[in-house]
Amino acid sequence: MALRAALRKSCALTGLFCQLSSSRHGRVCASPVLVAQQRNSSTAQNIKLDFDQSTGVAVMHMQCPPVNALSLEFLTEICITVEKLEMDKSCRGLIITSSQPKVFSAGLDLLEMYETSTEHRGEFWRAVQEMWLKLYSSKLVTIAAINGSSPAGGCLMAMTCDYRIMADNPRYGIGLNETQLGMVAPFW
Ligand SMILES: CC/C=C\C/C=C\CCCC/C=C/C(=O)SCCNC(=O)CCNC(=O)[C@H](O)C(C)(C)COP(=O)(O)OP(=O)(O)OC[C@H]1O[C@@H](n2cnc3c(N)ncnc32)[C@H](O)[C@@H]1OP(=O)(O)O
Repeated sequence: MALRAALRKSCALTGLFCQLSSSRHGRVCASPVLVAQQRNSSTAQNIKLDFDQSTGVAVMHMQCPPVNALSLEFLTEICITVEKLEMDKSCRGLIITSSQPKVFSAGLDLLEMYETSTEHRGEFWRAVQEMWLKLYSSKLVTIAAINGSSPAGGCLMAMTCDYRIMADNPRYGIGLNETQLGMVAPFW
């Protein structure tokens, strides 16, 4: 399968990322607000958000199995979470990382583009644009803690953060490989 052949990487989490997911932080659940109403999305099931009010730093753990593929629903959840944190005056910074083993994010969900309607694809690509613009323009200090492979849309997500830290493992790959799938990103 082309998508499997594109990048196949594996390894374990570093101490840093284990630290990031420490349960000592108080848990805050993102609830669907603006974007969810527009897109008829449900609750944020694919994100675990830890917000430490004493430091003002939130950690967003992506837990959308198996590989954090960025579907319309997941993109919507990410946007809602960032929006909610931005509305919280005590939040200063956001660390984005993955709860899935070996993968930060496999990029855009290829199934969103396979045999779906033109209308659906339009909505999907608008959500992609909204996600990276929201991160890129966020007033929060954003850090991608890249604890696994991060091809294409995963790389895009990391690029739009202010800082990137990647686990030192030769099996993890990152880059804009989508042209290998015959895909050209649309104009924004
Ligand atoms: C500032 C910015 C301005 C401009 C931006 C410029 C450019 C932006 C470009 C944006 C365009 C982006 C396009 C994309 O993202 S297309 C998607 C590209 N992604 C890939 O090619 C990744 C493909 N996947 C892999 O290489 C591997 O799966 C991965 C992630 C390394 C994990 O490997 P492994 O642990 O071995 O797991 P499997 O391969 O067995 O996969 C498990 C399971 O997941 C399914 N899957 C994997 N990737 C995707 C995906 N992207 N979408 C949907 N599903 C995916 C896979 O099929 C398996 O499913 P199964 O049912 O068979 O178990």
